Amino acid sequence: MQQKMTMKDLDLKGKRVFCRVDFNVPMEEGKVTDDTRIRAAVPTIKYLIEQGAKVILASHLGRPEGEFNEDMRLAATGVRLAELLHKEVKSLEESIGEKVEKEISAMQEGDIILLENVRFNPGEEKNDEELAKAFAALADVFVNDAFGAAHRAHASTAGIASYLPAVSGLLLEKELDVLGKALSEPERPFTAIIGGAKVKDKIGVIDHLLDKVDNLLIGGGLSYTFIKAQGFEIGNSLVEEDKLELAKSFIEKAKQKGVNFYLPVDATVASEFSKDAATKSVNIQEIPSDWMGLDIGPETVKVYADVIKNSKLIIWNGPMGVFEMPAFENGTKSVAQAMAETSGYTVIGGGDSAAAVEKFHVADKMDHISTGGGASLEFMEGKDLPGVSALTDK
Ligand SMILES: Nc1ncnc2c1ncn2[C@@H]1O[C@H](COP(=O)(O)OP(=O)(O)O)[C@@H](O)[C@H]1O
Ligand SMILES: O=C(OP(=O)(O)O)[C@H](O)COP(=O)(O)O
Repeated sequence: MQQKMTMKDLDLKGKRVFCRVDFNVPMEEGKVTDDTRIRAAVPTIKYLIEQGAKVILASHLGRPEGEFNEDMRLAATGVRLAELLHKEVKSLEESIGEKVEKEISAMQEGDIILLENVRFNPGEEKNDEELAKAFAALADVFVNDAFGAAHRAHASTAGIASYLPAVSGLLLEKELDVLGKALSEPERPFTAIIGGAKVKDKIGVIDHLLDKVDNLLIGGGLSYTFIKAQGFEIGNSLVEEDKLELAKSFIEKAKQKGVNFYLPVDATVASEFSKDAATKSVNIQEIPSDWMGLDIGPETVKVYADVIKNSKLIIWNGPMGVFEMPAFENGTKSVAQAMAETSGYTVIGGGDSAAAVEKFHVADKMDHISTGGGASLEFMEGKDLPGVSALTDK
């Protein structure tokens, strides 16, 4: 990929910097309940302050669909950021317009302003040119540090980059560095673990990874489409009938490429989709026709843990079972523990897997937890990320 300019390529002293961050964080009753993404942006913000920039932060929160929404205001993230920085963060009620311009013109070096949710503007998600220009008019430099939103071509992630010197922030750089190196020059054995609910969401990733990895471990709801494709009974387990042929073709591709393609050898099955359902562990070829597989079984856990421990690089995306319910958490928990214990380099591809390593208290044992779910998936599919390609070439 073309090298992009970074913050270090510019003199930022006294400059107004429009810094796009991803403060799309979970909130309850007006308070931030998980500040991971805010903490992840702190190094860039501190760097900007140290350089004497005037820091104008912009983010989206939720999907307000171009309209003001009281529940999706960003002020609570500003409060959390101020606590983390021990410094004032001024949250504004708008993201463009005269009031915003006035506040910015009064900024001193090192000051921080947090604009209101950029998605309250109808033009944001349409990557509207006028809105992109209006954002650009607020600043001298654009820094993109919003890896979690880098797969979106929106006015504040991509459009704005046409009108200002546009550079990557430290988080964006780190994410691209870790994920990029993993895919381009992996330490081997290189193992990918793919789980979650739907085959259709992971087609691109599985396809792309089959060109890269030594081992592919499949778990979660999507594994049953593969198991059915091999002719086995899967009862009421999740299945995508229209993906059976595709599943077969992946198994074939793995053979041709010499990739070890692992499917569960047993499952924890349940009489119904409920935390109180009757459960048992069965061989994968013996799922009763009126039961459903909701987790990988203990034998599969042993096999997968062994592969993980013998790998030099492991990328994980998607839970092994319905880990939200204690009866079906063992597969995901055990994989998380094996990831914590391996001496290999461990990368968590955002989303539910990141939530799982938090839940099972092993987040601090991972080498890299991506702040982007959708973004890291698209990156692992080999797709261009608009928030990155829009940045100024070196
Ligand atoms: N065997 C299964 N049957 C049904 N749902 C499952 C199964 N295994 C995992 N899931 C569910 O998959 C969901 C995550 O799927 P998905 O959104 O594809 O993953 P991710 O967010 O990691 O991309 C979780 O909520 C989990 O409960
Ligand atoms: O939370 C996000 O996506 P993710 O859950 O896939 O990581 C990003 O902030 C992007 O949000 P969006 O999917 O509403 O564009």
